[in-house]
Amino acid sequence: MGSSSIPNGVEQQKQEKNLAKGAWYDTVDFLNLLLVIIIPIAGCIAAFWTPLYWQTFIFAVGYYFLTGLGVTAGSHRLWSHRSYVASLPLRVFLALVGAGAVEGSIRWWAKGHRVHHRYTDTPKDPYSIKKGLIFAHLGWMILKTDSKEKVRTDISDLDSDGVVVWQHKNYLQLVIIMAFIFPMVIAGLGWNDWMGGLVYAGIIRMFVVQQSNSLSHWLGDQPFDDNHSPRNNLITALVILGEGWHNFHHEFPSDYRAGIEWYQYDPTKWVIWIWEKMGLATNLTEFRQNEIEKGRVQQLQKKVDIQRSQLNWGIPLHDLPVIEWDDYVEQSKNGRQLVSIAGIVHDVSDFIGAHPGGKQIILTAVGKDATAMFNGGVYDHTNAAHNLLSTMRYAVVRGGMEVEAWKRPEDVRVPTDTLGNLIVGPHGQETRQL
Ligand code: HEM
Ligand SMILES: [Fe+2]
Ligand SMILES: [Fe+2]
Repeated sequence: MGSSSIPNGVEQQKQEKNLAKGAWYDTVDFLNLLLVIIIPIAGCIAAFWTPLYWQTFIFAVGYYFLTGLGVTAGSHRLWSHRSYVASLPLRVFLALVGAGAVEGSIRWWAKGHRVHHRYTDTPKDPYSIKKGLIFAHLGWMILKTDSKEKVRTDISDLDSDGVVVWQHKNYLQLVIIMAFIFPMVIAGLGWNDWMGGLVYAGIIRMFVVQQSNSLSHWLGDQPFDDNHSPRNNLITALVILGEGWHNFHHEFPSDYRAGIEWYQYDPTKWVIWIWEKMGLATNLTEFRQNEIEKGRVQQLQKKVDIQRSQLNWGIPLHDLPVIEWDDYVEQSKNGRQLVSIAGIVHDVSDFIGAHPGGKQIILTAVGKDATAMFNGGVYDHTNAAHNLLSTMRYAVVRGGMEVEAWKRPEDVRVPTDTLGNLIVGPHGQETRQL
């Protein structure tokens, strides 16, 4: 919701002064309060004694889509993000139905929205979710912004678009015509339902369109990036014509799509695509699939890394004491059940009785180099066995696996550390080479 005039310096000073005084009524934007709260409440009350005709219902739903598109395909994807180029007739159409949405002039909306993308989740974000869901949903429209938190953003391209400037200058008149008078006249002349046209296709339809912003930073998952609040969610997408695929959108804002999968509900994208086929829109921008998949894979990796870090992968090799081979043999003779595999000594005392291959078979390996036996010489252990083994680490043998001549089976499983790197022997060589 925006004031129809561009605030000049004097006005701004006045605003600052008022805010400094701190009177509650000075911080409230009364025009917006009227358009976002008071008129909708009045409309809901009026609905109690206004019969709803099916023609009016269908028209209201259709007009909801059109005015919603004014914001999603117009103020948002076209003017805020330049995700496609629209011909003059299309821009005029979007400016008109956009006024009917009553979410502020294109100029005002796009300016705030560019600030929102730039300062997402910070105090400068005009609808920051960090200030709470109610603020992000409604409060930001009704409360005047502290001018200290106002920020600069480049909107020179908007100021050189005649349609944007015209809509901004005549915004309040256009709102009254497009949001209220036009639907009333259509329903009135069409099927003689003047009151229903105003209440349902006008006010209540407007109210539904206005309930748009906040959930997209609050509800849903984050397949591309979780450093900030934007989220992907079907419910939000359903309410605001596909804008709910918001995690994608903040990563790739100049993409004309928000839902990139065929099954993701994004009517705004479908309509822009149809406009292109009709010759009304050109230069539809799409980010390369390679870049999109990179984000998706990195986010998956991040989740896997977190899960991974919660598991015990054994003492890292560089934290293990280094012992001589003879020392290892000696300790094994003196009762400790130690088994050397791939240059690493493992204490199997607590496990030996539970070994699925039997106790005796491990005893034959105690005090020896069991690398070959463990890796296929006797039995080619599973991945699970390798993992279990790493939790029994005891020491690293100096000189690693050069100490005993052994034959590596061709299919030896290459031990890796917690980061998936090849385990490096005491001399710094990869065990793979030994
Ligand atoms: C030193 C630490 C050892 C650990 C932590 C260990 C762990 C395991 C585990 C978890 C299994 C069952 C899963 C699988 O089949 O991979 C298993 C099976 C087996 N292990 Fe070991 N093992 C060790 C040493 C050895 C040694 C040194 C030998 C032979 C000299 C050996 C011979 C076998 C055999 C033959 C089986 C198969 C049992 C069956 O399926 O009937 N293991 N071991
Ligand atoms: Fe956002
Ligand atoms: Fe955006």
